Amino acid sequence: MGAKRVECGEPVCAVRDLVKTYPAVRGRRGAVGAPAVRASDGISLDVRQGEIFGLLGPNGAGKSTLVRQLTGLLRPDSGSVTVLGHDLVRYPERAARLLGYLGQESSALDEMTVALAVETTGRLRGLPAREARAERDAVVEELGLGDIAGRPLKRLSGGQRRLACFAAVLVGERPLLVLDEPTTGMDPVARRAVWAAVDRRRAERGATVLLVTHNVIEAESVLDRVAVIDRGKVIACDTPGGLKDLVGEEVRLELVWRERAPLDVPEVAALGEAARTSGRRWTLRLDPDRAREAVAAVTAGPAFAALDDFTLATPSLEDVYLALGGRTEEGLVKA
Ligand SMILES: Nc1ncnc2c1ncn2[C@@H]1O[C@H](COP(=O)(O)OP(=O)(O)OP(=O)(O)O)[C@@H](O)[C@H]1O
Repeated sequence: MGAKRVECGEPVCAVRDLVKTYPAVRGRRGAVGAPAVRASDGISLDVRQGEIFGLLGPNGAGKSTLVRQLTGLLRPDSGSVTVLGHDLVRYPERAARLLGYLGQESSALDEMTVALAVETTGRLRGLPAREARAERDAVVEELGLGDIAGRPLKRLSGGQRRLACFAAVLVGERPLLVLDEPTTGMDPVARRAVWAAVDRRRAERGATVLLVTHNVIEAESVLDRVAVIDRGKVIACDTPGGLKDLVGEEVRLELVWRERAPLDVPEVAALGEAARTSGRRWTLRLDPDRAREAVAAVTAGPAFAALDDFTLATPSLEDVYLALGGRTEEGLVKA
């Protein structure tokens, strides 16, 4: 089964009208049941050849459910998934030859050493023994895993284990890499190694990468395009720059009060109505003139005496995400 060669800019992965509902669970013996969840609610998107495409969204938005359908592990109720010309709803078994997938769940390779896990994955992907060993050595070196290569995965820290699983995903050169929160639990050195390896696969081998992430700051620096997912739907899809244009020229003003905000100061009370609050911290999105007025108001008189710190920042992907109705830990954020 040869993977069809795809021209630059053509979709490597095309998703149309994908719907997946997890059935309701009935409560037993007085226990509370769970209602049905429509985790993919009509999702359509295209991932193009050679791009690093991100899926961004809050917990429970439906990102993992989507990628598990893209990787042939979960059958959609309806809709289509095509990877490099192959219909993965009809032929889910083909996914293993087309893509490398790093899921969230712990690996089946846990009993093996890092080196053996990488080599075995290469063999399972059809590499001859000598090539599997050569790729093993190259990827262990590339990701800086040499010191722990002889240790079983189950004896490693969470971040080390994740890096070892990532190493296994890279062997056998799949044209599409699907990575579900690849850097969870990793230290900065390991994170950098992951992003460098992803970038190299794209630049030198034309690989395409689909990446699930919560980490907006990290995402901003590596992604070519982003789909923001919320409650099973794509609520926006664009380049990070294009998404930032959605919030126009607005700037973000963060105010941190010493104890509590002086709501008896009318300017402060007015700002409070537009602010997202988290303890002593207020976050506001304002046009530049309003932001200047607000800074002037809080850095004078009684308001200033109550102020601990403030920062002004240009919009980030996080602001876009919040402006689109993304949720934070404190609940739903008003657009
Ligand atoms: N096996 C399952 N059975 C029933 N409901 C499920 C199952 N897996 C996920 N869900 C529900 O489907 C919705 C989407 O979950 P999913 O794991 O796809 O979200 P996510 O965006 O990947 O979240 P996170 O960022 O926390 O990993 C959630 O409401 C979740 O509770």
